[in-house]
Amino acid sequence: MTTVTTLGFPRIGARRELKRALEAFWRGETDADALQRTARGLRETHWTLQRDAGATQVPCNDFTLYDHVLDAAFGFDAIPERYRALADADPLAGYFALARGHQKDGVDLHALEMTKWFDTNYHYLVPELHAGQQFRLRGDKPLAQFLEAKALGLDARPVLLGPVSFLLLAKTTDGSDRLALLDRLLPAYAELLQQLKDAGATWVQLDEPCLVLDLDEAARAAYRQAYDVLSQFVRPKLLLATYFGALADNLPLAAALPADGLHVDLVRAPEQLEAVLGLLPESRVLSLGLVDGRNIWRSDLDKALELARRARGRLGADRVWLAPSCSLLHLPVDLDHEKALPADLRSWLSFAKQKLGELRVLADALDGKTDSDARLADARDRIASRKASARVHRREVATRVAGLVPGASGRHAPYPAREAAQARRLALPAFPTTTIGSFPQTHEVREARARNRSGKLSDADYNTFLAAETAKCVRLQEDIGIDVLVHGEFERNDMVEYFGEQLDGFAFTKNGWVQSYGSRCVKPPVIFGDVSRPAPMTVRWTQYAQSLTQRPMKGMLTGPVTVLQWSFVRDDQPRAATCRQIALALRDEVLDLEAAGIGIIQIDEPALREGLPLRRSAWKQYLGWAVDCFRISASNVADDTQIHTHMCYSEFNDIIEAVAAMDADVISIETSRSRMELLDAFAKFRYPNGIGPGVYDIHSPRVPNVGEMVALLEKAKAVIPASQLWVNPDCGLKTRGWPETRAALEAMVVAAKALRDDAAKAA
Ligand SMILES: Nc1nc2c(c(=O)[nH]1)N[C@@H](CNc1ccc(C(=O)N[C@@H](CCC(=O)N[C@@H](CCC(=O)N[C@@H](CCC(=O)O)C(=O)O)C(=O)O)C(=O)O)cc1)CN2
Ligand code: MET
Ligand SMILES: [Zn+2]
Repeated sequence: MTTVTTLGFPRIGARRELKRALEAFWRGETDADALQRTARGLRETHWTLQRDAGATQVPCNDFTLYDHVLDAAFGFDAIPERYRALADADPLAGYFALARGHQKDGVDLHALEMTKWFDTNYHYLVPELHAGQQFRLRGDKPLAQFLEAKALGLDARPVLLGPVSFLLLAKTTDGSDRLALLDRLLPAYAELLQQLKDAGATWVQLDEPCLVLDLDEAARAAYRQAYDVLSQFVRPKLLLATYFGALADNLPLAAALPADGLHVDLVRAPEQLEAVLGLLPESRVLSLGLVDGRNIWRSDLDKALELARRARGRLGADRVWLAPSCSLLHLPVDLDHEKALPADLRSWLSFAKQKLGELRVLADALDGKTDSDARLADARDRIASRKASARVHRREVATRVAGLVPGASGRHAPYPAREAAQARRLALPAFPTTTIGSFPQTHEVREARARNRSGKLSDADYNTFLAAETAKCVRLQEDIGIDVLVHGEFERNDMVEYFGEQLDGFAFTKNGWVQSYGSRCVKPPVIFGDVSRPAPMTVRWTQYAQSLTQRPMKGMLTGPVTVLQWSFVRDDQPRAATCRQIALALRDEVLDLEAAGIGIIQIDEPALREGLPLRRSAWKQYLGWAVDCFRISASNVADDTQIHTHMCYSEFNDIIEAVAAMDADVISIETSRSRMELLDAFAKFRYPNGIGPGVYDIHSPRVPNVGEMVALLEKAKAVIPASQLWVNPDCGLKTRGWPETRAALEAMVVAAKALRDDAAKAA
């Protein structure tokens, strides 16, 4: 019987049970027992669900209360000194302090840094290591979760982040070499593997996604050393899991590592199968990643079956496993909860549970089960119906995109001329202050929206409520003395979903939640067809907000690359083609805002960097179309209309040329946590346009003081000419509460004024 398995399952729960349990615990409404009970219940539900949907082997320890990379750091005791007392006294409190920071009883701990997990919208916590770091096992989470599954009658496969990926994803605070810590780390892994073996584990999965990246010789040597060492101990069988791309030049390395099985991603890289089959040593299991763990479309099972048959023909039935391409973490749990989707569209989709159903069909076909032909035919019909659907293909959209001339999308005048025109129109002070767009999305705001959706609050009353919130927000900004105002984004559920809801070609789920970080989730829209904009999307609220103030009101849009990146994207045409359609829709919106008298328009592109291909060789092509799409959206405006963009989560060194080519008049970036280090790329490049380096971190309720913001601005001034500098927070304020928001912005305005006064004195 063919083995069907997954590399991991979503943890948040089909109804976001984990989110609710975590947030209730953090608010102090429930105790640790209640939280652990919910967590245990979810694990059992997810194991049962996977087994019932057709898995013959399930993973364990893929569950986490916050983040799997944090679990690895915590479990190997890689806990920075500042958290240690708390973690020793109260492990759960210590764990959450690493994740979210901790302010209580005079203790003030910053959280670990958070960053994007490869090219996904999931964020992991970056382990902080240092030379001489000690590792040892702390707690027993992997073992306990294995035993929990065992008690339910399951021979589950514990999932661990592999030692080399763990180190490569970590950072050292002293600039020392992460990989130099491998010698110290391996004994802890060996001990854990031994424990799992003693407890009866047959297999352990070691995730080494870094094997699909460009690796230098040091990283390769670390891989050889790590697996040579681990293979010498008593241990369960090891499944080395790679995903998110082709092994490519790392294939000889990966295939030669002494493990008992190798998982490869055949969705992103089906072409690697031949080479893998050629290099895989005798007796090793090959786990085929055949259905897409990153997207919600049903698979072409005929193609997948062809790959599986080829592998089986070469290796034999026992050595071939079927699996999704990667962990199912990036998918919603269950399509069965979506009753409102159009029937045809629904028949094209597959969430985590349905992905297992697809693998089941493949396994049954391989095993010669009698009804598998009918199920394959059903899958074929769904694909054919999607291909032929009038819902998907719209001639007028295709024609409009075809009319675009690549690269021809530039502003009318170069930046210096625009800068002069904008200065005349806007008459802003030096170091102008602004915010990134959203203001607190309080429970009250979300509840009003939920009540409006369910019909309990009329559209008229909901709009009245939103108008009042917007007006309050505008007044607050005026009171504080901010120069360029925003309307606050109260009408938006999410910066991507809100736009998708107003565009043709997008569909929405009711429960399609995917974890973004910790308890925070997003509900990515589904781009199923050609995209167009039937009507203006943001003009009404922006114009209303502008009518409340004499100060400039910044229009706020989500950029084409970010809409693309944070949606489930159609897989029947290149991403670039879909992105161009979105870009054209946004261009219409930009021009409508301009026509409505809005003089400053921000087009957010926080996901531009995240969309960068994992391999350097593919960067140029991606950046070419991504930048072009931004320019398509932004470039048709008059010289005195000021275009802003915003990017958080970016390491700019690699992409500074592309950022400059976007040619936004002003860019705001996240810099406070790196203490302005992220500005270096702009300084080195002599980036000519306006820059707003974030002066405080919005991820924590901590209120920054004036002095620290002045110090950051002084640092910025040392590398960027003062005339280019803007003053703003790192990102939007939607996750914050009102009291800290007001206090922080007041201090920020005082800091900007201090810099202006200084400049005046010097002159
Ligand atoms: N798509 C996307 N990706 C992104 C970001 C982003 O903003 N959007 N930002 C970065 C990640 N940061 C994030 C920051 C916050 C949240 C976030 O707050 N998510 C909310 C959900 C946002 C949302 O869609 N809200 C809806 C639905 C809210 C909801 O849950 N309503 C309740 C009822 C209301 C209540 O009682 O509060 C319910 O349905 O039960 C709305 O406001 O309408 C959450 O997890 O709670 C997510 C990501 C990077 N990736
Ligand atoms: C993740 S970037 C967020 C930008 C958006 N305008 C906001 O302020 O929330
Ligand atoms: Zn941001």
